[in-house]
Amino acid sequence: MAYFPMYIDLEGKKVIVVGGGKAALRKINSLLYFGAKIAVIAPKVCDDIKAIKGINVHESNVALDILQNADIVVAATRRPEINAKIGTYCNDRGIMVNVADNKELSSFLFPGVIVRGDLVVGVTTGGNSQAVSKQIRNMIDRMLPEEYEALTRKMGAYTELANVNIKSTALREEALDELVKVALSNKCVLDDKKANKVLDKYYREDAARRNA
Ligand SMILES: C[C@@]1(CC(=O)O)C2=NC(=C\c3[nH]c(c(CCC(=O)O)c3CC(=O)O)Cc3[nH]c(c(CC(=O)O)c3CCC(=O)O)/C=C3\N/C(=C\2)[C@@H](CCC(=O)O)[C@]3(C)CC(=O)O)/[C@H]1CCC(=O)O
Ligand SMILES: NC(=O)c1ccc[n+]([C@@H]2O[C@H](COP(=O)([O-])OP(=O)(O)OC[C@H]3O[C@@H](n4cnc5c(N)ncnc54)[C@H](O)[C@@H]3O)[C@@H](O)[C@H]2O)c1
Repeated sequence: MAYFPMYIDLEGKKVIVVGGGKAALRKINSLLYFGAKIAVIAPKVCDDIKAIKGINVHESNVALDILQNADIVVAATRRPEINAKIGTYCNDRGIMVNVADNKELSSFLFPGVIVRGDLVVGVTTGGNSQAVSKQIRNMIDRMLPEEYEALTRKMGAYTELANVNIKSTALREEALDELVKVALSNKCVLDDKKANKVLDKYYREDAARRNA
């Protein structure tokens, strides 16, 4: 069965990463970007991880019990049997866990990610091929100019305005779709004057329908 893409607020969530090598490094960077609080535990943690600011590094073996304190656990040691133990421990206790070398024991996978501010696209092949994920990520990355960040933010504000001022759901949807079209016809930049003109048109139409 294909995997469901669920977007999670990681701000302040406690993540324990067991393992301190290449795989751990990539996952740490990914999680850190989205605001997680990270502790890394491994007998030997690589210098690239030690150089990351704002994470806790413990160079020791892991005691499974400590994982109870985590919201999310990543098992990325070189030892498959230890990764599996961590996976099983977490699954038995309902703790979200990614096991770098064991999809079956993972309750979530890491997607390829394209970020434009709050606009986030995640790509997964359900563990079939990270090489395919990487290709698709690169394709989408080229397709999305950085202007989408500002457009997303602006559309957030215009959506709030429309929610207050346009009572008809159908009209509101039409208005917001039109705003996006206006932006796309202008290299993804939404001109506020044009946007307000469009919204005014829909405010009037909405009022007219209510008074009819
Ligand atoms: C998307 C991305 C996110 C991320 O992790 O950053 C990602 N791997 C990335 C990069 C990457 N991965 C690997 C290298 C080689 C260099 C290296 O070893 O470091 C590189 C670097 C590169 O290619 O540039 C090796 C590798 N990866 C996995 C295995 C095991 C296996 O295949 O069985 C092995 C072989 C290990 C071995 O040989 O022993 C497994 C997984 N990798 C996943 C995601 C999940 C499935 C995603 C899906 O199904 O689509 C899954 C199942 C695990 C998970 O969820 O953790 C990121 C995409 C790149 C991008 O977007 O730029
Ligand atoms: N999912 C992915 O994206 C991905 C990518 C590469 C590798 N992998 C898998 O991840 C695992 C790690 O790969 P890597 O390239 O990071 O290896 P690595 O050799 O760079 O790092 C291994 C880490 O495991 C730690 N370790 C070893 N014994 C440990 C123990 N008893 N307890 C805690 N930590 C211990 C080491 O200290 C080291 O920090 C492998 O199983 C590999 O197949 C997954």
